[in-house]
Amino acid sequence: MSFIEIEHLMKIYGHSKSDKVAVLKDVSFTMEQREIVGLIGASGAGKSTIGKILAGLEMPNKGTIRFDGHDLTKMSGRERRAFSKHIAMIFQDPYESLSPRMKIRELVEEPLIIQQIERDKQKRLNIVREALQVVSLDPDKYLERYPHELSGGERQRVGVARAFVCKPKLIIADEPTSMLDTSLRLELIALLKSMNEQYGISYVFVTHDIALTKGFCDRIIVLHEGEIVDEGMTDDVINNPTHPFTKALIHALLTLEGAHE
Ligand SMILES: Nc1ncnc2c1ncn2[C@@H]1O[C@H](COP(=O)(O)OP(=O)(O)OP(=O)(O)O)[C@@H](O)[C@H]1O
Repeated sequence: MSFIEIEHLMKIYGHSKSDKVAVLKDVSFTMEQREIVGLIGASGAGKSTIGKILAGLEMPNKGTIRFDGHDLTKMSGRERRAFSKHIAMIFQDPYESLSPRMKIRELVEEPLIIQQIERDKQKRLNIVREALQVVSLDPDKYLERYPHELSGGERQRVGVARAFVCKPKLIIADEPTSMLDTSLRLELIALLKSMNEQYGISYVFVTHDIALTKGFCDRIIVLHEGEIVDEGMTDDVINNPTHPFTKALIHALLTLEGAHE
């Protein structure tokens, strides 16, 4: 049994017959513990939808997701919410994903309160401090600040601390680096990698940035119009793409990256 087993996932958006679209058609893949899997594909291929379903933000129309032996699709809403402490999400935009009215202390504490992980206030604060230390933000300096008093890179680290604070087994990182410049991107990837090595956290890494998958993702899954068209070890997929769609996608993404340099 694999750590995560996704079988025949289907997601349809829209209500009436005319606007119904199957954005995931029949997606199946597995992941092992500690594994980092990159999801690549053109815009609209369904990458974020897979992430949202795994994080419990969307429900699939069909299919099963077994996570550490538990079938997420058979859980009641209450069970699923309680289980969500094991799966966290890091969002694309460090400016939009943090409430401007909350201090960093409150932002990192919030998931602990929602998940009822620690009732004792002082112990909760200690967990918050530890999470900030893990993301290399000095708690004494940052706890009482507001998001607007932080740089983009620091805000994204707060987003990572929020994801980490409940000690999840899996983090869905949906284009977490796309708003950062190159050196900050590399720093963020190094941070995520160190959390993987130290705490065994697995990642589903949704990205358009092929260069970042090298040295970070163990494996890559290529999505096209809601279906997996290719998958393999990162270097094999990137250096020797065999599937015609993967070839075209990698060529297009590398050209795009080149244009942004
Ligand atoms: N809530 C929604 N209601 C209706 N359609 C949606 C909704 N969310 C996503 N879609 C559609 O589903 C398709 C897949 O979207 P998704 O965000 O998963 O793609 P993606 O591969 O992550 O794209 P991108 O790289 O642009 O972020 C798109 O065509 C999108 O317009």
